[in-house]
Amino acid sequence: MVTDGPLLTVTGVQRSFHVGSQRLDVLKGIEMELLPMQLVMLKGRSGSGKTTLLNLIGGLDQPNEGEIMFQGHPFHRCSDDERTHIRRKEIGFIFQSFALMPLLSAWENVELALRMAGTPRSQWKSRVTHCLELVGLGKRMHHRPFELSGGEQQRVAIAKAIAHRPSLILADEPTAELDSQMGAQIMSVFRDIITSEQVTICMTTHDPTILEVADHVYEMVDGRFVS
Ligand SMILES: Nc1ncnc2c1ncn2[C@@H]1O[C@H](COP(=O)(O)OP(=O)(O)OP(=O)(O)O)[C@@H](O)[C@H]1O
Repeated sequence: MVTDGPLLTVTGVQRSFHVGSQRLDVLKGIEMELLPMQLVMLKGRSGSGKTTLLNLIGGLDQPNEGEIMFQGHPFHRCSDDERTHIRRKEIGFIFQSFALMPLLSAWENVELALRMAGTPRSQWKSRVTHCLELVGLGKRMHHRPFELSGGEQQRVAIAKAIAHRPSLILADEPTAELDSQMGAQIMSVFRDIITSEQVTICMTTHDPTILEVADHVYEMVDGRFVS
Protein backbone atom coordinates (compact mmCIF):
# COMPACT_ATOMS: atom_id res chain seq x y z
CA MET A 1 0.00 0.00 0.00
CA VAL A 2 1.50 3.34 -1.04
CA THR A 3 0.45 6.33 1.08
CA ASP A 4 1.14 10.02 0.54
CA GLY A 5 2.88 10.74 3.85
CA PRO A 6 6.07 9.15 5.19
CA LEU A 7 6.11 5.40 5.68
CA LEU A 8 8.23 5.81 8.78
CA THR A 9 9.33 8.70 10.99
CA VAL A 10 11.99 8.61 13.66
CA THR A 11 11.95 11.49 16.16
CA GLY A 12 14.47 12.17 18.92
CA VAL A 13 15.49 8.52 19.19
CA GLN A 14 18.10 7.58 21.76
CA ARG A 15 19.44 4.10 22.47
CA SER A 16 21.99 3.17 25.14
CA PHE A 17 23.39 -0.16 26.25
CA HIS A 18 24.80 -1.11 29.62
CA VAL A 19 28.05 -3.03 29.42
CA GLY A 20 29.08 -3.96 32.95
CA SER A 21 28.84 -0.75 34.96
CA GLN A 22 29.37 1.44 31.87
CA ARG A 23 26.61 3.08 29.85
CA LEU A 24 27.25 3.23 26.12
CA ASP A 25 25.19 5.92 24.35
CA VAL A 26 24.95 4.66 20.78
CA LEU A 27 22.12 6.75 19.29
CA LYS A 28 21.90 10.29 20.67
CA GLY A 29 18.88 11.88 19.06
CA ILE A 30 18.08 10.51 15.62
CA GLU A 31 15.65 12.24 13.29
CA MET A 32 14.76 10.63 9.98
CA GLU A 33 11.95 9.77 7.66
CA LEU A 34 11.42 7.19 4.96
CA LEU A 35 9.07 8.08 2.13
CA PRO A 36 7.20 5.51 0.04
CA MET A 37 9.25 3.97 -2.78
CA GLN A 38 12.53 5.56 -1.69
CA LEU A 39 15.99 4.01 -1.63
CA VAL A 40 17.58 5.38 1.54
CA MET A 41 21.12 4.60 2.68
CA LEU A 42 22.80 4.90 6.05
CA LYS A 43 26.54 5.41 6.08
CA GLY A 44 28.96 5.81 8.93
CA ARG A 45 32.06 4.29 10.47
CA SER A 46 32.00 0.81 11.88
CA GLY A 47 30.41 0.94 15.32
CA SER A 48 28.63 4.24 14.65
CA GLY A 49 25.20 2.70 15.34
CA LYS A 50 23.75 1.87 11.90
CA THR A 51 22.69 -1.68 12.76
CA THR A 52 21.30 -0.49 16.09
CA LEU A 53 19.10 1.97 14.19
CA LEU A 54 17.98 -0.63 11.62
CA ASN A 55 16.96 -2.92 14.50
CA LEU A 56 14.80 -0.13 15.95
CA ILE A 57 13.22 0.70 12.59
CA GLY A 58 12.49 -2.98 12.06
CA GLY A 59 10.81 -3.32 15.44
CA LEU A 60 13.43 -5.77 16.71
CA ASP A 61 14.43 -3.43 19.54
CA GLN A 62 13.00 -0.37 21.26
CA PRO A 63 14.45 3.10 21.91
CA ASN A 64 15.16 4.42 25.41
CA GLU A 65 13.79 7.80 24.30
CA GLY A 66 11.98 9.12 21.26
CA GLU A 67 9.35 7.96 18.81
CA ILE A 68 9.22 5.61 15.85
CA MET A 69 6.01 5.77 13.83
CA PHE A 70 5.65 3.09 11.18
CA GLN A 71 2.54 3.36 8.99
CA GLY A 72 0.73 5.06 11.86
CA HIS A 73 1.82 2.44 14.43
CA PRO A 74 3.80 3.83 17.39
CA PHE A 75 6.59 1.21 17.49
CA HIS A 76 8.05 2.83 20.62
CA ARG A 77 4.84 2.05 22.52
CA CYS A 78 3.89 -1.32 20.99
CA SER A 79 4.31 -4.56 22.91
CA ASP A 80 6.75 -7.17 21.60
CA ASP A 81 3.83 -9.18 20.21
CA GLU A 82 2.36 -6.20 18.39
CA ARG A 83 5.72 -5.30 16.85
CA THR A 84 6.30 -8.90 15.82
CA HIS A 85 2.89 -9.01 14.14
CA ILE A 86 3.50 -5.77 12.19
CA ARG A 87 7.05 -6.84 11.32
CA ARG A 88 5.92 -10.19 9.90
CA LYS A 89 3.34 -8.50 7.69
CA GLU A 90 5.06 -5.31 6.63
CA ILE A 91 8.85 -5.64 6.80
CA GLY A 92 11.40 -7.78 4.98
CA PHE A 93 15.02 -8.19 6.07
CA ILE A 94 18.15 -8.77 3.99
CA PHE A 95 21.52 -9.50 5.58
CA GLN A 96 25.14 -9.27 4.48
CA SER A 97 25.56 -13.04 4.68
CA PHE A 98 22.35 -13.91 2.73
CA ALA A 99 20.85 -16.06 5.56
CA LEU A 100 19.45 -18.80 3.31
CA MET A 101 18.59 -22.33 4.40
CA PRO A 102 21.49 -24.32 2.88
CA LEU A 103 19.61 -27.55 2.16
CA LEU A 104 16.64 -25.89 0.50
CA SER A 105 16.51 -24.79 -3.14
CA ALA A 106 15.98 -21.15 -4.12
CA TRP A 107 12.32 -21.99 -4.67
CA GLU A 108 11.94 -23.69 -1.29
CA ASN A 109 13.69 -20.82 0.50
CA VAL A 110 11.19 -18.31 -0.90
CA GLU A 111 8.27 -20.66 -0.26
CA LEU A 112 9.39 -20.97 3.37
CA ALA A 113 9.12 -17.19 3.77
CA LEU A 114 5.50 -17.32 2.55
CA ARG A 115 4.72 -20.24 4.83
CA MET A 116 6.12 -18.34 7.81
CA ALA A 117 4.21 -15.19 6.90
CA GLY A 118 0.93 -17.11 6.85
CA THR A 119 0.27 -16.50 3.14
CA PRO A 120 -2.46 -18.87 1.86
CA ARG A 121 -0.94 -21.97 0.25
CA SER A 122 -2.92 -21.38 -2.96
CA GLN A 123 -0.82 -18.26 -3.62
CA TRP A 124 2.61 -19.80 -3.04
CA LYS A 125 3.35 -21.14 -6.51
CA SER A 126 2.59 -17.97 -8.47
CA ARG A 127 4.19 -15.68 -5.89
CA VAL A 128 7.43 -17.70 -5.61
CA THR A 129 7.75 -17.81 -9.41
CA HIS A 130 7.04 -14.09 -9.71
CA CYS A 131 9.59 -13.10 -7.05
CA LEU A 132 12.37 -15.31 -8.42
CA GLU A 133 11.75 -14.06 -11.97
CA LEU A 134 11.77 -10.48 -10.71
CA VAL A 135 15.29 -10.90 -9.31
CA GLY A 136 16.48 -12.61 -12.51
CA LEU A 137 16.59 -16.17 -11.20
CA GLY A 138 13.85 -17.66 -13.36
CA LYS A 139 16.32 -20.24 -14.69
CA ARG A 140 17.91 -21.09 -11.35
CA MET A 141 14.84 -21.73 -9.19
CA HIS A 142 15.76 -25.26 -8.23
CA HIS A 143 19.41 -24.67 -7.39
CA ARG A 144 20.50 -24.83 -3.78
CA PRO A 145 22.55 -21.96 -2.30
CA PHE A 146 25.93 -23.70 -2.73
CA GLU A 147 25.17 -24.08 -6.45
CA LEU A 148 24.70 -20.31 -6.83
CA SER A 149 27.17 -17.39 -6.91
CA GLY A 150 27.23 -14.87 -4.06
CA GLY A 151 25.24 -12.38 -6.14
CA GLU A 152 22.66 -15.03 -7.02
CA GLN A 153 22.34 -16.05 -3.38
CA GLN A 154 21.72 -12.44 -2.43
CA ARG A 155 19.04 -12.29 -5.13
CA VAL A 156 17.32 -15.31 -3.56
CA ALA A 157 17.47 -13.45 -0.24
CA ILE A 158 15.82 -10.44 -1.92
CA ALA A 159 13.08 -12.65 -3.39
CA LYS A 160 12.57 -14.10 0.08
CA ALA A 161 12.36 -10.66 1.68
CA ILE A 162 9.73 -9.31 -0.77
CA ALA A 163 7.65 -12.50 -1.08
CA HIS A 164 5.05 -11.61 1.56
CA ARG A 165 4.56 -8.12 0.03
CA PRO A 166 6.09 -5.96 2.77
CA SER A 167 6.06 -2.17 2.43
CA LEU A 168 9.59 -1.78 3.86
CA ILE A 169 12.81 -3.70 3.19
CA LEU A 170 15.72 -3.29 5.62
CA ALA A 171 19.12 -4.42 4.40
CA ASP A 172 22.28 -4.45 6.51
CA GLU A 173 25.35 -4.20 4.24
CA PRO A 174 23.68 -6.25 1.47
CA THR A 175 26.61 -5.84 -0.93
CA ALA A 176 29.52 -6.18 1.50
CA GLU A 177 30.34 -9.77 0.51
CA LEU A 178 30.03 -9.15 -3.24
CA ASP A 179 32.46 -7.80 -5.83
CA SER A 180 31.65 -4.38 -7.29
CA GLN A 181 29.94 -5.76 -10.40
CA MET A 182 27.65 -8.03 -8.40
CA GLY A 183 27.02 -5.20 -5.94
CA ALA A 184 25.91 -2.98 -8.84
CA GLN A 185 23.56 -5.75 -10.05
CA ILE A 186 22.00 -5.99 -6.61
CA MET A 187 21.39 -2.24 -6.62
CA SER A 188 19.73 -2.54 -10.02
CA VAL A 189 17.47 -5.29 -8.62
CA PHE A 190 16.64 -2.97 -5.68
CA ARG A 191 15.63 -0.23 -8.13
CA ASP A 192 13.41 -2.67 -10.04
CA ILE A 193 11.60 -3.96 -6.96
CA ILE A 194 10.98 -0.44 -5.62
CA THR A 195 8.97 0.24 -8.77
CA SER A 196 7.34 -3.11 -9.34
CA GLU A 197 6.59 -4.03 -5.71
CA GLN A 198 6.19 -0.44 -4.48
CA VAL A 199 8.50 -0.93 -1.50
CA THR A 200 10.80 1.42 0.37
CA ILE A 201 14.35 0.19 0.97
CA CYS A 202 16.58 1.36 3.80
CA MET A 203 20.09 -0.10 3.75
CA THR A 204 23.51 0.41 5.28
CA THR A 205 26.67 0.54 3.21
CA HIS A 206 30.29 1.59 3.30
CA ASP A 207 30.68 1.60 -0.48
CA PRO A 208 30.89 5.12 -2.00
CA THR A 209 29.95 3.90 -5.50
CA ILE A 210 26.75 2.37 -4.13
CA LEU A 211 25.84 5.55 -2.23
CA GLU A 212 25.52 7.29 -5.62
CA VAL A 213 22.29 5.47 -6.47
CA ALA A 214 20.47 6.44 -3.26
CA ASP A 215 17.52 8.84 -3.19
CA HIS A 216 18.76 10.02 0.19
CA VAL A 217 21.86 9.32 2.29
CA TYR A 218 22.00 9.74 6.06
CA GLU A 219 25.50 9.92 7.51
CA MET A 220 25.92 8.90 11.11
CA VAL A 221 28.68 10.43 13.21
CA ASP A 222 28.94 9.82 16.92
CA GLY A 223 25.30 8.75 17.35
CA ARG A 224 23.78 11.58 15.31
CA PHE A 225 23.14 12.32 11.66
CA VAL A 226 25.20 14.99 9.96
CA SER A 227 24.25 16.36 6.56
N1 LIG B 1 23.13 -5.27 22.54
C1 LIG B 1 24.22 -4.50 22.69
N2 LIG B 1 24.85 -4.45 23.90
C2 LIG B 1 25.93 -3.66 24.05
N3 LIG B 1 26.49 -2.91 23.09
C3 LIG B 1 25.92 -2.95 21.88
C4 LIG B 1 24.76 -3.74 21.62
N4 LIG B 1 24.43 -3.56 20.32
C5 LIG B 1 25.32 -2.70 19.79
N5 LIG B 1 26.21 -2.33 20.74
C6 LIG B 1 27.34 -1.40 20.54
O1 LIG B 1 26.84 -0.25 19.89
C7 LIG B 1 27.80 0.29 18.97
C8 LIG B 1 27.17 0.42 17.60
O2 LIG B 1 27.00 -0.87 17.03
P1 LIG B 1 26.31 -1.10 15.61
O3 LIG B 1 26.36 -2.56 15.33
O4 LIG B 1 24.98 -0.45 15.60
O5 LIG B 1 27.29 -0.30 14.64
P2 LIG B 1 27.38 -0.28 13.05
O6 LIG B 1 27.45 1.15 12.65
O7 LIG B 1 26.29 -1.10 12.47
O8 LIG B 1 28.77 -0.97 12.77
P3 LIG B 1 29.25 -1.89 11.52
O9 LIG B 1 29.38 -0.97 10.35
O10 LIG B 1 30.58 -2.43 11.99
O11 LIG B 1 28.23 -2.96 11.34
C9 LIG B 1 28.99 -0.65 19.03
O12 LIG B 1 29.95 -0.08 19.88
C10 LIG B 1 28.42 -1.92 19.61
O13 LIG B 1 29.40 -2.63 20.33
